[in-house]
Amino acid sequence: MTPTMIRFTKMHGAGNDYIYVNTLLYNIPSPVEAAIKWSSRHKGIGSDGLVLIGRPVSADADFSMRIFNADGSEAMMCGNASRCIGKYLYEKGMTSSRTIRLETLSGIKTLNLHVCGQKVDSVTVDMLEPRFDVAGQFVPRTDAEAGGMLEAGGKLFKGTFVSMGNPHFVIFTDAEGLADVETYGRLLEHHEAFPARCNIEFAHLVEKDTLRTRVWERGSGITMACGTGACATAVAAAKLGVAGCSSKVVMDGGTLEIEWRETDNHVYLTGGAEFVFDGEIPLP
Ligand SMILES: N[C@H](CCC[C@H](N)C(=O)O)C(=O)O
Repeated sequence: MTPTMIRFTKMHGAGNDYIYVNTLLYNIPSPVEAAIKWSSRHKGIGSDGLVLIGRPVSADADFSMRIFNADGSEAMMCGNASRCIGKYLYEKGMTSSRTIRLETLSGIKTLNLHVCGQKVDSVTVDMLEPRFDVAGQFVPRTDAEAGGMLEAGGKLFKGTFVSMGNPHFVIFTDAEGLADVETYGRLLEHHEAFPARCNIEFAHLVEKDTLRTRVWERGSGITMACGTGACATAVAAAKLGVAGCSSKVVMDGGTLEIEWRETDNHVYLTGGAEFVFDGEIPLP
């Protein structure tokens, strides 16, 4: 039997690269299996995961997004992919609106496209409110852990838990300490205080309102950038007085701009999005 061929688009936001499939045209019966197989950088397309663009359930949304990490686990939200979806929908003619309401597992996020000519130059995503206590995401077992002190690999880490729909643990360190992401990221991802695992950021203040962050993503490992991770870093920095409510977050693959707006308590993420290539691949 001839395998069903799926047309996909490879895109990245600050180097956080995903495979995008328009499920208005293609049905993916097992997105978990597809994410694992297609994300492989040696036996597949190669990516940080799989993003499905679809029709929303809610009448208050225009499109929907589902995101699967490279290990097949599904995440509640993806900031970099949200911007890429905005560019995808506008430049592929699926919408002519510069404001898109995107349904996600963590609510409807509004995208504002910054268009130059016929191209989307950058996108601002209303990431909604940060949360510091989400049931099932951070469950400290001791007072120390409740205070953000977690032990991993024989080392103690002081961090701040921030949920942007998906869970993040932000550890402020110095420039040398960023490398701890390679040694301790996986251990902290699987720490018992995170029943649903966690995305881990190691960050430090470079200059006023400029933060350098490296991220270990739940289900994908070290990525070049993480949009929700950049938001979590900026919110934690503002909460701790390390930075103000608007900051730049410099990640391995690029810089994202974050504003934690006092008027509505929403976090706004601004950054670019790039096409890499279109292709087709058989369903697994
Ligand atoms: N890279 C994404 C986050 C993916 C989060 C995923 N790793 C998880 O929460 O399981 C971003 O740009 O926000």
